[in-house]
Amino acid sequence: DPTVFDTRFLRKIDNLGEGHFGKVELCQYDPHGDGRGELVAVKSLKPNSKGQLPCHLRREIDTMRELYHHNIVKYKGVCSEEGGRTTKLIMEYLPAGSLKDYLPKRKHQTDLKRLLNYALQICQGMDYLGSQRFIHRDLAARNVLVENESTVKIADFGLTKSMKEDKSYYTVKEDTESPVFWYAPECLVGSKFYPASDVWSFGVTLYELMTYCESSSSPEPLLSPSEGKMTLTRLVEFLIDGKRLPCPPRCPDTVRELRERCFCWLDQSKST
Ligand SMILES: Nc1n[nH]c2ccc(-c3ccc(NS(=O)(=O)c4cccc(Cl)c4)cc3)cc12
Repeated sequence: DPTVFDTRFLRKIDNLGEGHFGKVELCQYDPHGDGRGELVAVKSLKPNSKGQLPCHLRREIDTMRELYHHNIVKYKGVCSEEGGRTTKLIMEYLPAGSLKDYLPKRKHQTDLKRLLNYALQICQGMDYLGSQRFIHRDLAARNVLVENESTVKIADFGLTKSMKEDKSYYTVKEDTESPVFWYAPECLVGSKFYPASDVWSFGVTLYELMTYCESSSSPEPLLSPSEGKMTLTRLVEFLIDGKRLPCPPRCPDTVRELRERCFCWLDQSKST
């Protein structure tokens, strides 16, 4: 079975990223031991991840193995250790990394047309995800990978949820590691996630694209009030008052209008 990877032949090469409970590593899978094995990205739980149960990674694996789209990072398989107690998710490796790694370094070679092409591909990947009744819940530039100058792929399905047949939303019980600055008000207030909640996160990701993911323009500091730390309460008040991320400099009107439509907070309580 080509989707079963033997831990004996996985060799760690570098770190690719980490969350509160998990990490993503660049590894070489070299079953022939000739140093010519393929490079893969491996997601696993951190040893101290008491809060994030293996079932969360299991759910992510079950989600990824159902997804097949040009703009979604490919699932390759799993690697189990210790009699199945620890499982690792094996994915295709994209050397250019995420938009957050790539754009700041390629600002002068990336014109508006290419940024909007990336935005279009994110939409195509998210439209497919929605057609499979999934809500991503962590769409952000750090979770969009660059395959080449004309192709990007959505990654990291660790917070992705599947809507039940008879439901148009998902109510989250545990709100571990929530990326609150990418969340719509209904997610922050009622822990309810709709497909429209991913549209809001796309609006924030579009903002990141238009600012070339420069850390000086990152959504976190900008949404924080000048006085003191932004608390969840202050963020909710800020958004419910109709305040939004500032429009990026030199943002075309068409993108500005698209942004506003993404941040149009449909009061979901009226529509359910
Ligand atoms: N360069 C790559 N090729 N294939 C990949 C698969 C996933 C990733 C990846 C995807 C997402 C992140 N984002 S992240 O913020 O580092 C992250 C958030 C939550 C949980 C984890 Cl373990 C990591 C970091 C790395 C990178 C590559």
